[in-house]
Amino acid sequence: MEVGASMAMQSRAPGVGAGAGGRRSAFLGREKQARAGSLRVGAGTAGAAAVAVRARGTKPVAPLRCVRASRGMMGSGKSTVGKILAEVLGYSFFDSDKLVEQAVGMPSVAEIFKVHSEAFFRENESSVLRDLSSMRRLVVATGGGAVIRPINWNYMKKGLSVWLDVPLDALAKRIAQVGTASRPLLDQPSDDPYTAAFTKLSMLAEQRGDAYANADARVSLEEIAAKQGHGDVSKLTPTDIAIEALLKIGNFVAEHPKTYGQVGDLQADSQSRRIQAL
Ligand SMILES: Nc1ncnc2c1ncn2[C@@H]1O[C@H](COP(=O)(O)OP(=O)(O)OP(=O)(O)O)[C@@H](O)[C@H]1O
Ligand SMILES: O=C(O)C1=C[C@@H](O)[C@@H](O)[C@H](O)C1
Repeated sequence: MEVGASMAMQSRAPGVGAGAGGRRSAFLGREKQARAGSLRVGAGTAGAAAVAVRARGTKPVAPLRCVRASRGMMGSGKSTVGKILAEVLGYSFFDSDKLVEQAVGMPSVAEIFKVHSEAFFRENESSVLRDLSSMRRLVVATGGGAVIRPINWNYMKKGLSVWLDVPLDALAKRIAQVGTASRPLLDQPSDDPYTAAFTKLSMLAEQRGDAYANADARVSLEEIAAKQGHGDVSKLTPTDIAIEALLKIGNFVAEHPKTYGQVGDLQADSQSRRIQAL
C-alpha cells in the first residue's frame, strides 16, 4: 500500500486528464474551489462535530496519504462522517459523486443516469477516482457502487479505505425519510418508500457480495451501539461514528508498522501540536 508521508508531505493536484466520454475532468481545474468548499463545511456542522471528537479525547494519528471513507451503501453516512474526519485530520474532503457531476457538467447523479446511463456514470467515476488517487492528504467519500469495478480498487488502495457498515434496515429508514429522488438506483414508484428502499438495498447488497469487506478498516454501527450498551444504531451520532473510524484507522496503522511506522510518529507530533494550538 502506498501511503504518505510526513510533515513535509504536501497536497498536490493530480495531472489533468480527460474524463470518460472525452470530457475533461472539470474538477481538476477546480481543486481550489473544492478546498474552499471543504473549509466552508469545516466552519459548520462538520467543524462542530470535529470539536466534539477532539473533546472526547480521540487523538488522530493518521500518517495517511489519503483516507477513503468510501465503502458503504448509499446513505451510510460516507459524506457526513468523511467531512468530520477531514476536519479532524486537517485534510481536504472530496465527494466523488459531486466530482463526477462537475466533470460531466450535470447537476446531479440522477440526471447523469437519466440522460446518459449508469455505464457512462461508472466510466466517469473511475476517471475521477484515478485522478484523486494521485493526490495527498484528502478524505474521499466515494459513490456507494464504486466497489463493483475492480479497476477502482487499484485507485482506492492508494490510500487507506474505511467501510461504514450500516444495517440495511437503518439505511432504508434514513433513505425513506429524505426520499429516493437523488439516488437513481433506488428511485422507483412506490407507496411505501421504506419497503422499496429496503428491497432494492437488499438486492444490491446481494449483488455486491463481500466487495465492501475489501476495505482496510470496517466501522460497524452495530458494534458501536453494542459498545454503548443500547444496541440501537439510530441513536448513534456522526461524531460517535467518526470516533470509531479514527480508532479503527489507528489500529490499522499500528498493525502495519513497516508501512506506517516512523512516518506515523512524525505525523502524530505535528497533529498534536496543531490541535493544541486550536
Ligand atoms: N449517524 C447518522 N444518523 C442519522 N442520520 C445520518 C447519520 N449519518 C448520516 N445521516 C443522514 O443520512 C443521509 C445520508 O448521509 P450521507 O449523505 O452522509 O451518506 P452517503 O453515504 O454519503 O450517501 P450517498 O452515497 O448516497 O451519497 C443524510 O441525510 C444524513 O444527514
Ligand atoms: O450504490 C450505488 O451504486 C450508487 C451510490 C451513489 O453514491 C451514487 O454514486 C449512485 O447513485 C450509485
